[in-house]
Amino acid sequence: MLSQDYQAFMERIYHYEVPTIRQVQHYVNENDLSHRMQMVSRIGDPGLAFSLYFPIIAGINFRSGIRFLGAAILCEWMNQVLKWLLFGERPYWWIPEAELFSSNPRSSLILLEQNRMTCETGPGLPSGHVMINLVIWLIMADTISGKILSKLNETSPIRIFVNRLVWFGFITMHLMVSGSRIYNLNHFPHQCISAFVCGIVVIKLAYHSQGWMTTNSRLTCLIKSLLFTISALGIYQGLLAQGVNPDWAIAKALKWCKHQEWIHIDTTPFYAMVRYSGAAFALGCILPSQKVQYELKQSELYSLSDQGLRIALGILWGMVSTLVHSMMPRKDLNLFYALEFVLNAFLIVFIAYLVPRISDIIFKRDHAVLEDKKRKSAKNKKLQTHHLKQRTKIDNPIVDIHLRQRKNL
Ligand SMILES: O=P(O)(O)OC[C@H]1O[C@@H](O)[C@H](O)[C@@H](O)[C@@H]1O
Repeated sequence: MLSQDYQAFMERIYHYEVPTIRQVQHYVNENDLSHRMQMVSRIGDPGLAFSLYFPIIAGINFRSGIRFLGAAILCEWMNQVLKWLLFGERPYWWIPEAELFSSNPRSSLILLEQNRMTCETGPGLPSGHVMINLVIWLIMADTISGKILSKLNETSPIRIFVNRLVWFGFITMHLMVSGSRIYNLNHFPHQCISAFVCGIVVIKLAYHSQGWMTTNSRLTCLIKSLLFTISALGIYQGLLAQGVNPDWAIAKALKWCKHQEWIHIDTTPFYAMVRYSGAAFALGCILPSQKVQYELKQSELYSLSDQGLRIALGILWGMVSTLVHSMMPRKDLNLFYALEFVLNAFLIVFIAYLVPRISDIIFKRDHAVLEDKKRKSAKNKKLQTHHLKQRTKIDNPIVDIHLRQRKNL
């Protein structure tokens, strides 16, 4: 299915980038930074976007949280679909296989230093870690700076300092994740650069444009959320129909990974699909609800202790969810995927729907009462206007003018 030209072009790029990978490995090992680099990949795991970073962002600002969730789902979908379509190799299997080193096997041995984070089982283009971390840290920086800076004077030195610090954090994190993925032999540099571009596209489509959050029909919302899964499955089946095995990279991982226990089923693109499908389904179910729509409008108003509670509850459930994931039976793959779908869907329902309700109870806030008050005051206004109109009809032209002014307001 792959054209010869495309393959030859990619091979040239891989050859060209090998020395860069060698340099990165050399630099990290010289400076004894190996553990830190592996840690960065762990902190930037795409799964944490849902179980750790989503509760944090939603706790600080509910609206940003939902925008982030939409962006994370789109990001994961785009990454997984591109991986199936672009057939990117990973350095840890491509380098030992490449002709470049076949006449000189020692070169690959010198270069290849695998670690626990190396043995990813999906294709390499584009990098999922780089894409999702761009989304996570850009939205985190935007939410935190927006929250803190909105309270400070525009010329305040603290404002300038916080602003720079937050954006410096974002750039540093981005560079570290890319460096870590190259060091672990997960990616060639161009796979990290293209992931950066894809991440920006995701931010534009799902974070900057917010039209997708206003919805009136639950059915439309559910259908939209299921489109992610249906399109991904369609591509998977399409590839199979063309005689291409979308899981070709698993065989490479099994062949070239140094230790078989470093290979995990939850690194496959198929697993990523189950994870974001569960999240998308849950978002489709709860987005049109009265509570979520209310929270989307009210999110700026909550106190610090309320935000703290929301973050703590969300992270706690994220940890429970991660624990359940680690204990999930993996022998029957269909059962495993079905259970993971439910687990990930419930995680989102808990954070975006139940946590705000729990906080309402703890802080003795009844949003139904608030809504009711709003509705009653709107009704009262309508009644008053009606009475005034009646009186105007009888004898008072001044009230008529007043009424017209009120309408214009
Ligand atoms: O493309 P990358 O950077 O190797 O990351 C993608 C994968 O990283 C894994 O560790 C995740 O568990 C997968 O779900 C994800 O698809």
